[in-house]
Amino acid sequence: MAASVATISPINVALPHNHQEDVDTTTTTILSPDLPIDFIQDPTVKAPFEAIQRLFDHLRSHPSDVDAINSAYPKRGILKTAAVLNPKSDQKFTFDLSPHRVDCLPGEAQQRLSEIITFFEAAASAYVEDLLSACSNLAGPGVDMAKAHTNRNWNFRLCDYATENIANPESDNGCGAHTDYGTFTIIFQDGTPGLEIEDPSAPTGWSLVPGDATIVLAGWCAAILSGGRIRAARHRVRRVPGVRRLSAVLFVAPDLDVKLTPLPGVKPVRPFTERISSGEEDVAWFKEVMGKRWRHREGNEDIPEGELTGSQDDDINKLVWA
Ligand SMILES: O=C(O)CCC(=O)C(=O)O
Ligand SMILES: [Fe+2]
Repeated sequence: MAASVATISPINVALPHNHQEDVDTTTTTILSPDLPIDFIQDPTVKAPFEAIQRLFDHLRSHPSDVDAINSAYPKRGILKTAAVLNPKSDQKFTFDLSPHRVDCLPGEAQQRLSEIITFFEAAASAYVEDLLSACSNLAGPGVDMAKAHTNRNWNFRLCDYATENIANPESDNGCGAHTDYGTFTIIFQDGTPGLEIEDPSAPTGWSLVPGDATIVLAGWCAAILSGGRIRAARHRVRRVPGVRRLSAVLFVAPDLDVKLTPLPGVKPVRPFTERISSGEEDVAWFKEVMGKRWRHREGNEDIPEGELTGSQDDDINKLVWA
């Protein structure tokens, strides 16, 4: 089968709300206010949603298998189920893997997950290099994003916006508004809409992505490494009570020891705080700062009242932009 080519338009919002009926749902978009990019989508890379649904259903009824999988990564676990008890957190379950965590899993679990792991590896092989080179072009002449991405600092996430076994089944909060920490995120959806991208020109401020589109969103590290030339995309997922939605998400981030400052050759278009422009912090530090807030929103970590000053994005905006 021939790969379909989607031209990416140089817009801040992936899918304008008033043009949704015209949108080719095979289009994959990276958000940037600057240069357009062409992105070749590989039609053979399809998220195995039947296997993903079977996995979540199996884990729901086999707590001992959950324990076995979570004990392979005891630091934070792999299946996150805060939504069972917490009505205020995101009402979803997530299953978080990475190349490292896959290696830690017992053989039986690796076997059970093989179709899913194969899919993520195929998606990474098909897309990561090309998207990094698109990001390099967006960041300016002579800039090499690939040099900052040599260690497969990737995360493989499955989301189940389930209808059962959650504390607040009537909630529309699937995933609160946030911006991903890394360079870019590729989101594969099971056909069910719910993902929205911030769009100041839309009446609600949010633009709904068609449920069968595969989409690429830039994260904070892309914004910083590109000197603000790539705009990170704030997004959220709204649940429809009674409707289940599944997604598979590939997060690509720079190597943990990369300095969190514009890459060599980048001419920033926006001033950064001293902390960022001096290059004193690295990606590992940022992942820790972001991760704490992220886990709080998802209900997996408490933050003492006094430490909560604003939303996840407000805090990071203050940290990054002068
Ligand atoms: O489920 C989705 O479509 C998006 C999930 C997401 O944004 C995230 O986990 O960071
Ligand atoms: Fe996200």
